[in-house]
Amino acid sequence: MNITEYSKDVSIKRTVDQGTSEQRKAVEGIISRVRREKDTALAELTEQFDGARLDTLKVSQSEMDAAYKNVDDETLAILREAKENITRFHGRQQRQSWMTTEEDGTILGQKITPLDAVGVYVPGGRASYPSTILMNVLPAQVAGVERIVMVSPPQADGTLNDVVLVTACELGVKEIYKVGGAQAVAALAYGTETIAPVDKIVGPGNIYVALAKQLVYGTVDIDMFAGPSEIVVLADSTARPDYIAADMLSQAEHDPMASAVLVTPDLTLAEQVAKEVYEQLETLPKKDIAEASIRDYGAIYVTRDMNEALDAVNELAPEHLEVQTESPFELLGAIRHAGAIFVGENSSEPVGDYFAGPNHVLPTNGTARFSSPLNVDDFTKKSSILFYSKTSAQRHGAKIAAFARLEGLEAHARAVEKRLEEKEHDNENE
Ligand SMILES: NC(=O)c1ccc[n+]([C@@H]2O[C@H](COP(=O)([O-])OP(=O)(O)OC[C@H]3O[C@@H](n4cnc5c(N)ncnc54)[C@H](O)[C@@H]3O)[C@@H](O)[C@H]2O)c1
Ligand SMILES: N[C@H](CO)Cc1c[nH]c[nH+]1
Ligand SMILES: [Zn+2]
Repeated sequence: MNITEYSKDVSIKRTVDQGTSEQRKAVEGIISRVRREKDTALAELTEQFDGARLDTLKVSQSEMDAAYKNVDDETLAILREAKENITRFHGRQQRQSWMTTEEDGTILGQKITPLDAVGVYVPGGRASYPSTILMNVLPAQVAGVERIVMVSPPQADGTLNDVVLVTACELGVKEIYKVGGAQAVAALAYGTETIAPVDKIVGPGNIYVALAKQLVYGTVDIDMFAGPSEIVVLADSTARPDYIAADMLSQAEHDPMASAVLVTPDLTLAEQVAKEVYEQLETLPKKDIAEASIRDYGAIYVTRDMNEALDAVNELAPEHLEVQTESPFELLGAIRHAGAIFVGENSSEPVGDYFAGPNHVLPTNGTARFSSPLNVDDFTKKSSILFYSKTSAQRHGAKIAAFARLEGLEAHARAVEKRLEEKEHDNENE
């Protein structure tokens, strides 16, 4: 990991993985096969990619009951406390429908409606992610989504991970299917004999899942095209190098293409953090992944001062930003682009991954410049409400008709003027 003097043209190494042409072709093939052969295709593809032969796609109540026997009380208590925190946080994001009435009787408003059905993809290939279930299902529930469908690839013995099942059960998810990859995304978008289609698909996954989500977008909505994890730590001389190194490694262990970056005006701190990172790396179970990430995508940028460090942070627009400085809250106003901002030395990134409450599904690849963490709004849609009273139609009709004629739309103009004719008609009758 190089220590580099920061300059504007040095930036985070972006890792937008759009897949190879072979991967895209494979995903297109899987999607059209699922559209044609439905459940038969799901069974065959699950055997091919996950090595599992399934009797039924849907997880049964007895499988859920069995999973509870393998999960200890301490795990259950942690899951429940995390669930409470995440629900409370997302509860604050809820918006209300509203209407205003003006003095001429015009009523305008906005009606908020939860989506009818949402599919949540829970990755299941190399690891299991119960936290992903909490972060995707709970905001959907807070929004009021009635039908939440979970899909996840089965293990070779045809089961799902016990903690994954128990987490889903704790949230009251009833419809869980043992299918993953592009085939699961296709089933959620187009439906099969067993799986009814949904309106939106959320949740992370590997390149096959991400490409499939891109391809079905339009038939259904999707959350985002999430890239590998990123962390940027903004620190000054008061920060602890061991804390910073530990937090950088917490994201490096996700993926060889994850990126961990330190930005600091303090060269001594930069040197101490580099040393700590390599020391702490030695004892990590996922050392190979973290080492590759630090080697290929890690960086330490030394800036002239804190102002330039803040410019660097905004340029990087990271998924996760930690601020470990003497007065971190004083810097908040100057930070414009970051998915989640972890303030102060005790707010390590995993606090947000699992427990504190905010969502861990965050914009990556610099998209924090224009997008937000997954939130309750992502599971609702808005309808505008318009009511014109007779008075308002008569007061504004001529202006609207004139506007329509500016655009050459005569039928628009006449539709509004019909209401003015009624005015004359009313007058004649008087
Ligand atoms: N951003 C987040 O919040 C977050 C959280 C958890 C996981 N993740 C990411 O999700 C990803 C999970 O990936 P994973 O692979 O472990 O699980 P996954 O469930 O995404 O993918 C497994 C599926 O990929 C499909 N597949 C595998 N090889 C294939 C091939 N050659 N052709 C077609 N399909 C194929 C199979 O259908 C298999 O079931 C990781 O990149 C992880 O970092 C991100
Ligand atoms: N840090 C990941 C998002 O970038 C989310 C996650 C899930 N589990 C642990 N971490
Ligand atoms: Zn993480």
